[in-house]
Amino acid sequence: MSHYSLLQTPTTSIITIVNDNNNIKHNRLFSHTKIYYIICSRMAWRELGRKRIYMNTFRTLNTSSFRRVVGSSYGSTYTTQFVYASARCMPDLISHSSIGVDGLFSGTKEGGIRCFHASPAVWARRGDEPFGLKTPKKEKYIRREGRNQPPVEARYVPRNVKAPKSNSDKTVEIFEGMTLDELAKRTGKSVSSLQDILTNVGEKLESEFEPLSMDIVELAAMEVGVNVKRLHSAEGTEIVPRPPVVTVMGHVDHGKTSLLDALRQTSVAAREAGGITQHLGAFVVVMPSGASITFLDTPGHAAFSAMRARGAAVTDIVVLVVAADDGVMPQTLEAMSHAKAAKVPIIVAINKCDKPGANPEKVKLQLASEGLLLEEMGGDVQVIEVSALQKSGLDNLEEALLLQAEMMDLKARIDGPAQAYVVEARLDKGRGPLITTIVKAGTLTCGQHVVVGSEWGRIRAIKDMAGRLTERATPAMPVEIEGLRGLPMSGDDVIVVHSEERARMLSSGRTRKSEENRLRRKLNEDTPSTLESSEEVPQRVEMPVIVKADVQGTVQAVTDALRTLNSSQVLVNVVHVGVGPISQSDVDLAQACDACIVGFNIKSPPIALSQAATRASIKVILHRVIYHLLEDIGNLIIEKAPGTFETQVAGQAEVLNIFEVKGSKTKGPDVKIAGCRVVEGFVARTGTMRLLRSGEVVFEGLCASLKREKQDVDSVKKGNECGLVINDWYDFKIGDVIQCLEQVVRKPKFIKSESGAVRIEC
Ligand SMILES: Nc1nc2c(ncn2[C@@H]2O[C@H](COP(=O)(O)OP(=O)(O)OP(=O)(O)O)[C@@H](O)[C@H]2O)c(=O)[nH]1
Repeated sequence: MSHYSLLQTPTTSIITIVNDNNNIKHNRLFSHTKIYYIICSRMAWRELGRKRIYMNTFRTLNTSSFRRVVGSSYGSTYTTQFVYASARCMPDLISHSSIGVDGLFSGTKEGGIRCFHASPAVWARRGDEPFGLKTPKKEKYIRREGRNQPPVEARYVPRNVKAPKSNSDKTVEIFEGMTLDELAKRTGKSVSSLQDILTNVGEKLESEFEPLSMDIVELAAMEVGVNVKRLHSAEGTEIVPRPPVVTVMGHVDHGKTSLLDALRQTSVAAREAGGITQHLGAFVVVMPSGASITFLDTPGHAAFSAMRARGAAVTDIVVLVVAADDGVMPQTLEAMSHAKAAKVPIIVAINKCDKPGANPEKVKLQLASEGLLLEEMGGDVQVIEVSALQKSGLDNLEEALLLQAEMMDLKARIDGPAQAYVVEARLDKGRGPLITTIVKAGTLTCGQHVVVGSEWGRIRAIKDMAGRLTERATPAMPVEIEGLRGLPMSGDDVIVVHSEERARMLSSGRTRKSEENRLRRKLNEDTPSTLESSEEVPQRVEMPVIVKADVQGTVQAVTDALRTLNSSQVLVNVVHVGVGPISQSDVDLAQACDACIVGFNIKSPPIALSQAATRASIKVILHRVIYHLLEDIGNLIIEKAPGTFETQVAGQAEVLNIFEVKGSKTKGPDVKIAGCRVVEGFVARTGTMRLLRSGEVVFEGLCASLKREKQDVDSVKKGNECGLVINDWYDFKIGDVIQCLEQVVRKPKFIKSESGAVRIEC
C-alpha cells in the first residue's frame, strides 16, 4: 500500500497512511496542520518508532501547534482495523479522546479505508474521501476510556478545557502475580488490547485471571504508555533479618570520610584483603556477635538524593556527623532535612571529641533546638560521641546502629527473584560495565538475565567486597556485578528476568518510555499542561519549597509568609530552610522532592549550579522584596492548582423550524432536526445542549450534529442559523430555547488586600 494523504482541512487534520515499508519523510504538510493522524499497521508503526522518524518529523515542527497524533492500529499490513490513540509512541501529544472524535476508520483488503464514524469536520470533507463511507457500526468500536467518561464519540470536549491527559504521566502500581484483568482496571485499557500486546510479545494466556510475572506486566503497561511502580512483596518462604544499610552525612570537614575510613578498617573484608584498595561504593562491617552493617561509602547528600530521586530507597539509617568543636552548621541542617524528607531515622555521631575545643553538650543543645529529639532528652535519636582520628567510640556507634536496626525490625526475603539497586556504576576497560549493587530482597545469582534501569545483560561474575568471586548475593550484601551491555546509573533497579529475549524487550521498553517521558517533560515546558475534563472536586496538591535566606530571621519570615498562601487546592510544604546561598545539596534535595527553591536576599547561585537546576527542571526564585516573591510563588501555586470545573452557558439558540429525516435500514432511525437561530454567544458541536420550554428545562443531552447550510460545523455564532440534532431527543417545538453548555476550569486567584496582605482564593 502506498502512501495516502486522505484528508486535509486547513489547519485541522491530516490523515496519513503508511505501510510497513513506508515512512513519513515527505511531510512538509505537517507544518500547516494542527492535528494529524498517522494510520498504519503495528509493524509499520514499530518501524517508524525504531527509525525515530516521528522524532525527526517533530523536530522540524513547532510541536506546540499539535493537538494529537494517532499512532498505530492493530491489524495486518493491509487491514487497518481501527485507529486509536497510540499511547505507545507520542503519548504527550495524544489526547486519548482521538478515537471517534474525528473518525474511526477501517481498512479494506484493497488497501483502502472506510470511515465508520466521523466528526463533522470529516463528514464535511467526505467528497475528498476516496474510499466511500460505509454504514456506521459505531457501537462495535466505541469504547469507554475511563469509568467516568462518556462514550468517546459523545465525549464533551469543552472550550477552554484542554484535552484529557495522555496515559504517559499516569503511574500504576504493579506486582508479581498480577492478572491482566487487574492491569486493565488500573491502566483503564481493555483486556483485549492488553491481550493483543502480550500475544505480540509471544505470551499466550489461558485467561485474563492468570497470574503474570512482574516483567510481563511491566512490558504490557509500558506498551499502553503508563509508568509503572513495582511493588515488591515482603512475602516469601524464607524471611530473615537483614543488616541495615547506612549512609553517612554531615557538614563539610566534620569528618565523614575519616569516619567511613575508620569504620572500613574495622571491616572483616578489609582485614582479610589487607585493606580494600578498590572503591566499591559500599562495605560491610561485621561485629563480634556476627551481626553486620552495610555502609554506603559515598558520603554526602548528593548520592543519597540521587538515589532517592530515582526511587531507590536503599538507606535504612543516616549517620549525621557533627564536629564537636564546630557544632551544627548549614549542611548539618541540610542533611537533617534530607533524612527527614526520606523518612529515614538519624543517629548522631559527634565527631572530633578528641579535640581540645570539643563541646559535645553544646552540640546536643544545638541539635535539640533544631528539632532533633535526642534520646537523652526524652526523644528517640541516639547520640554517640566518637573520634574518627583516634578510632574511639566506633563500637558504640556500631552498636547504636544495630539497636536502631533491631527496632526497625529489618527483614528480607532471601528466596525468590532479587530486588536490588545500583550503588555505583563504572566502566572497566577489560571487564566492561561494572556495577556495585545492594540486594534489598531475594538472591542474585550468577548466570541470571537482568535488566538494570534501561540496560540489560547476563550476570557473568559476582564479586564480594573483598574481590572474591561468589555465586550469589543476598540482602544488604554489596557486590560487584559483571556482564551488563551498557552502563546504568546509581539508583537504577536490578530486575531478574527469565530469558535474554525478555531482558532485551524490557530494556527497550524502558528506554522508549524514558525517552517519551523526557520528551513529554520538554513539551510540557513548551505547552501549557492539559487538564482532564471532569466534574470531580479537585484534590489538594502539595507544592514542596526550599527556603534559603541571608539570616535566620528572614528565613523564618519568608517561611511564615509562604504559609499564608496555603489554600484548599495547594499546600505549600516547606521541606527545608537554610541560611546562606543556594548549594548543590539544595538542588539535589529539590530534585528528590520535586521542590522549587526560594532565595531571599541572597546572591544568585553560580552559573554551573543554575544550569544544574535548569537541567533538573527546578524552579529557582530569587527576590529581595517579599511581595514580589509572594506574587511569583502565588503564580506558581495557581499554575499548579487543579482548579474547579464549572459549567456555564456558552450560548443560546431559538428553535424556528423542525425538520424530520426519515430513517431506513441503512440510514438508521428517524431524526428530528431543530432549525435554529443563535441569539446569544455560540453553540458548539462538542457542547451539551439544554432544552428549555417556557423557561423550564425539559432535556439535556449531547449534540449529535450541528450543521450550517448542510455543512457540518464545529460551532455557530450569534446571528447565524443552524441545524441541530440532540442525542435521544425527538420532540422539538417551535419556540424552544436551546442552551449550549460548556465546561470551564476556574483557577484560584492571587488576592492582595488593601492592607497589603496576600492570599489565594479558590
Ligand atoms: N582531631 C580530629 N580530627 C579529625 C577527626 N575526624 C576527621 N578529622 C580531620 O578533619 C578534617 C576533615 O575530615 P574529613 O574526613 O575529610 O571530613 P569530611 O566531612 O569527609 O569532609 P568533606 O569530604 O570535605 O565534606 C581532616 O583534616 C581530618 O583529619 C577526629 O575525630 N578528630
